[in-house]
Amino acid sequence: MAKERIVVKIGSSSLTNDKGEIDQAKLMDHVQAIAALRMAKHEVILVSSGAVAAGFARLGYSSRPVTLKGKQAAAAVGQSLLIQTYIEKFSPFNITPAQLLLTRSDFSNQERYQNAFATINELLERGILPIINENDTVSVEELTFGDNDMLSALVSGFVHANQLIILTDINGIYDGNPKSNPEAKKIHYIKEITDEMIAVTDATGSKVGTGGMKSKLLAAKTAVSLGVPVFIGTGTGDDKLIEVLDGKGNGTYIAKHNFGTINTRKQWIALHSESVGKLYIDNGAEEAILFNGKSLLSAGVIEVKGTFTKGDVVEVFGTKGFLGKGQVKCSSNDLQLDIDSRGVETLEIPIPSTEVIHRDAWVESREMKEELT
Ligand SMILES: Nc1ncnc2c1ncn2[C@@H]1O[C@H](COP(=O)(O)OP(=O)(O)O)[C@@H](O)[C@H]1O
Ligand SMILES: N[C@@H](CCC(=O)OP(=O)(O)O)C(=O)O
Repeated sequence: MAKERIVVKIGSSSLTNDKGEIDQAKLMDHVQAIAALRMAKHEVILVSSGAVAAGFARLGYSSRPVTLKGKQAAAAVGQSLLIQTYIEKFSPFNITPAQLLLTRSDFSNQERYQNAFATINELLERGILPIINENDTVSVEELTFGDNDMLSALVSGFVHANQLIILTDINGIYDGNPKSNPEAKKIHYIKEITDEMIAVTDATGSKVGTGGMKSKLLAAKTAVSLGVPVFIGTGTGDDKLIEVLDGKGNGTYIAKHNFGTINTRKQWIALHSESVGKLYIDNGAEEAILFNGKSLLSAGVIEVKGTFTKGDVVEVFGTKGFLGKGQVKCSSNDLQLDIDSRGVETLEIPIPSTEVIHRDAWVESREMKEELT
């Protein structure tokens, strides 16, 4: 099999027990399976949950804390215990782990985003195993990734992974929560995750997990839209991850979209950047950027809202509404001057139409394009 880049996400319930401790046997099983993937020459990035679940007992709690400070303190204790255990258990396989703790703001800042990308690539090139978790101790609740399922989806898009494997305590997605509905049936393959599917899926997880199957489906939707196929399930033994790649995994396979891969800059614009302004454009410009593969020129901009400078991201609206997002090459002031100069006959040399958003910095809304087609 050719060398592939695999992101493996392991949930809290698959690493810890209900008492707030690391389950050494469960963790060892994953370590052996990851080592087998590496032996088969695959590149692996591990997104590991479990910091809160591994730390609360040592912190003196009898169950998973519910307060923010309790969870953050438990994560501070548990994260170091987790990494210490990974270092010990990977050592006989000559695998060196590297810890990366990320926050949502590391992704929304373009420079930090690019730095994280470069660091992960450097680690992979040097044969290190990146182990990623959210930096729970400093994350503000409103500004988190939501959960590690979403973090693993964003990471898998970001590193252009060939496969995202989400390991959990259940062997796939069922058409109901099997813990409350014994009649629920397993779904082996999903061609497309629909909104209805997400709406009926339960957000109840295990005692230590976050988000249940709903957060996994939402994450899978993001990953497949970025061109990464997803597996959600379980397994035991050294070969469980190799079996997933061979199509024999114990879980649910979700097909990727066939829109091709989206480069890192466009992923940043689409998923992580904050829009600081709005541009309203005319019919001709709409046609040019949606259907003729052109960049957006100032001549097509009718109205500017908000204050922005070169490099900021803005939302673009056309005749029927939201068309997409792009990174601008000029400030809102310059663009407004350009609009105001139109039709002013006293200007001897008219201001030439300038490029406002280059094609390479433009991400269109697929829904709107389909509607207008
Ligand atoms: N439709 C469903 N199919 C499978 N599991 C489901 C479903 N709905 C809810 N669940 C629950 O989701 C749990 C896994 O979620 P969670 O505990 O958050 O996992 P993790 O800690 O691995 O991220 C399962 O134990 C199961 O009880
Ligand atoms: N960052 C948190 C995990 C959050 C999370 O999404 O947990 P899980 O649902 O078990 O993957 C921690 O390490 O405790």
